[in-house]
Amino acid sequence: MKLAANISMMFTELAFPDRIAAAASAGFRWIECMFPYEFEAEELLDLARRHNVQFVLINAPAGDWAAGDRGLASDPDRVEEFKKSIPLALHYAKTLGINQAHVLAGCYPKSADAGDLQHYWSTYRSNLEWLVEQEAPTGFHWLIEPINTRDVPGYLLNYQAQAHDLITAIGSDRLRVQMDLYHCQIMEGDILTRLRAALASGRLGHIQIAGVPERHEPNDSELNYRKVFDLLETMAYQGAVGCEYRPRGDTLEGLGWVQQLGLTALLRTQGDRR
Ligand SMILES: O=C(O)C(=O)[C@H](O)CO
Ligand SMILES: [Mg+2]
Repeated sequence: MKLAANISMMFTELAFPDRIAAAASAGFRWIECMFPYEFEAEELLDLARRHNVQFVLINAPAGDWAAGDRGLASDPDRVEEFKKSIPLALHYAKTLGINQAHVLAGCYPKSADAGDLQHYWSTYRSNLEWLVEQEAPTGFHWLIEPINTRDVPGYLLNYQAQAHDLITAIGSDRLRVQMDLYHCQIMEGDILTRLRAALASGRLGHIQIAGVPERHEPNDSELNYRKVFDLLETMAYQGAVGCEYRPRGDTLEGLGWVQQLGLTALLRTQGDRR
C-alpha cells in the first residue's frame, strides 16, 4: 500500500515546489496533488527525483477554480474546453510517470431543472466515452470521484454507486473510481461495506482519506480509520491512499496519526531518508 501526501492540502506552510522536499523529509515515498499546472512538469519531475518521491495522482484541469469551477466534464456548454484540457493532463501525467488522473465532473447551475440535469448527465457520459477512446499509455486510468454536496453544492457525482454504475455502463477498462472516504462518509456512511465492495469490484483506482467532518488529520474523525486500514491490509490493497486533509495546525506536528494508526511502516525510516 502506498501512503501519499497530498501536497495541495498538506505542507501549505511552504511554496508548492518546496512541499515535495517537505513530504519526502517527513518520510513519504509517494505524493499527489490537485493541479500541478502552474509549474513545468519537467521541473516537478526533477524535484520529485531529487527527493526520491513519486507522484501517484493529479487532476485534469478543472476550469477556473477561483471562480468556482469544479470540473468541466459534465457542462454541455464547455465540451470543447474539456476536450482541449485532456492533452495537458496527459502530458503532465506521462512526464511525472503517473498512470492515472482524476477528471472532475463539475457542477450544474442552481437554476437547473430535471431536464437540464439530465443534459448534464448525458454530457458527462458522452465526454467520458470520448475520453476513454483517446490515446493514452497502456494501463493508464481516468478516475472519477463522488464528492459531497455540503462542500461542493451542485457537484454532479455524489454517490459511489453512481460512479460504479457509470463505469459499468460505459464498459471501458480505462475508467476507475477514486474513492474518497471523507466524501463517502458524509454522503453515505457504511464505509467498510462500501470499501469492501469497491475493492472486490475491480473498478477501484485510488483511495483518499481525511478526518470527518472537519477534513483534518485521520485520527481526528468520526470514521474509524484503524478499521479502514485493517480492511485494506486484509484485502491486500496494493494501490495508493492519498492523505487529502487540511492539517489542523503545522503539517509535521500533525503527522502523529501515522504512528497512532500503526502505519509507520508505510513511511521511510529516518535512516532511509535523504
Ligand atoms: O476534493 C477532492 O476530494 C478531490 O479529490 C479533488 O482533487 C477535487 O477537488
Ligand atoms: Mg478527494
